[in-house]
Amino acid sequence: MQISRYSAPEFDPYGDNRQTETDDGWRAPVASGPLSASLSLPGSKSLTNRELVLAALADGPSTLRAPLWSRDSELMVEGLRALGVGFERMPGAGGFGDDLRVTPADELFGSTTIDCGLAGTVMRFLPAVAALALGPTTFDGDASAYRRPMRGVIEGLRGIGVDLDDDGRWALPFTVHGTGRVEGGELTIDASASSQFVSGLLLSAPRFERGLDLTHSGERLPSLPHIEMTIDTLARRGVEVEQPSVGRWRVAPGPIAARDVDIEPDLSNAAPFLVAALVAGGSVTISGWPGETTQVGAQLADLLPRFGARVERAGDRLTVHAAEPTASGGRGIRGVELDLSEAGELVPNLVALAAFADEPSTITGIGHIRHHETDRLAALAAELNGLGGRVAELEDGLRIEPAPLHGGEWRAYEDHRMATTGAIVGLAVDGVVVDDIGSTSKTLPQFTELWERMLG
Ligand SMILES: O=C(O)C1=C[C@@H](OP(=O)(O)O)[C@@H](O)[C@H](O)C1
Ligand SMILES: C=C(OP(=O)(O)O)C(=O)O
Repeated sequence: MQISRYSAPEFDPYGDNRQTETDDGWRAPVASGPLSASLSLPGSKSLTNRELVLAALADGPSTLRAPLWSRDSELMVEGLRALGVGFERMPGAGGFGDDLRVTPADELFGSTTIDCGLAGTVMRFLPAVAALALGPTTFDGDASAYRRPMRGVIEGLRGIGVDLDDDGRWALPFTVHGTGRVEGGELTIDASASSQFVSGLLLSAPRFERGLDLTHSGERLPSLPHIEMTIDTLARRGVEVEQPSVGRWRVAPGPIAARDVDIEPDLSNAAPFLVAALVAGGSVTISGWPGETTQVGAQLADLLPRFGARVERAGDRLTVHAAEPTASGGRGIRGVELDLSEAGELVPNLVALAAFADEPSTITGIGHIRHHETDRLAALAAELNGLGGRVAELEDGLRIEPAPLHGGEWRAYEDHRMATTGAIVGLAVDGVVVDDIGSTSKTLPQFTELWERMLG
């Protein structure tokens, strides 16, 4: 089988963001009036990285059309390529870069090191693939990735017969000693820290000798829509995943079908733009919004009206209009009581919105986002309070009270969603300087360019 070496000479991990960032940070532009913007967005991180893994394990070549090109998807491609998978860029019809042809390896080979960066999907999805490879694969990543929970992956793989060396750390870096085969079978893990523990095992499970009968044992299971997405992407490739009860999944051993697939735009990355309509006034339209999707970002269409927005659908266009202004000319953003356990990745941007509400908000069910790219509860409270906000950390959430904000430094903590949250605050508060807007390259290298286009 011809394996074409993946190369990305034109890939710039900082995208357009680098052009606008100076050593002093990125001064977030203030909106000079109501918005009237229409934008399309690059591909979904969660769909791209699932389809990359499934295409790599499939029974023939697959093409991903309009995939995401960003640091997280680049790391996934590089990790799979290190195991022997072939990648070829093909001219794409979409506006955000090439399509990608993926050719599975005849045999996967370890004896390599995979850089996970700060990508949860890479560090949680690829160890099971490496277990199917012959030879040792070491997983490493950014220094801050060492803090991200990995126990469900490490304990899970050991539980189905994989030899894994983590020096007792339950964290990166660690080495998977792949033998080219995984026994599979019955397994119980605690996935309360991350749904990605479940998704990572399910994605490779059809290639295990006995498939997988996986039970989640913990108190809560965050980000359920992401597990549904995993099941859906498997089903579209001919793999059936049974759910005999809540928190249990059964995957039969068998082939994963090769398939060409269109990647939907990233609806979670639509959040900062849609939220902007409420903060700056006016409206923002995102085109290419799928009619049906497993992406959790689709919940924005129901969540934003809770804050007072009016949401309109016309074909594949979703428009968010600002709330009705108050009699005194305020933004009219309402306070909310929300459990966002399903939609943790939307929290930072929605907290910025809550900071501009006329009433207090409480967002709960999100203790697990302390283990995302950074401790997002602590980071959101620290950055908003640093600008005069009144945000209190709860054990599993945040309480946000109205307070006038002033300009100042906004730290991103290497977290793309903290960076976009700073940009939202800066729309309405002069002098907000995001220290590391380049962190948006994790999933949206074009962020600053799109943000400026939105502002007109
Ligand atoms: O599987 C996925 O693609 C994701 C699952 C979620 O992770 P957690 O369950 O760790 O929150 C989500 O927050 C993350 O952005 C992407
Ligand atoms: C939590 C996130 O990322 P990751 O896939 O690295 O977990 C996120 O994108 O909000």
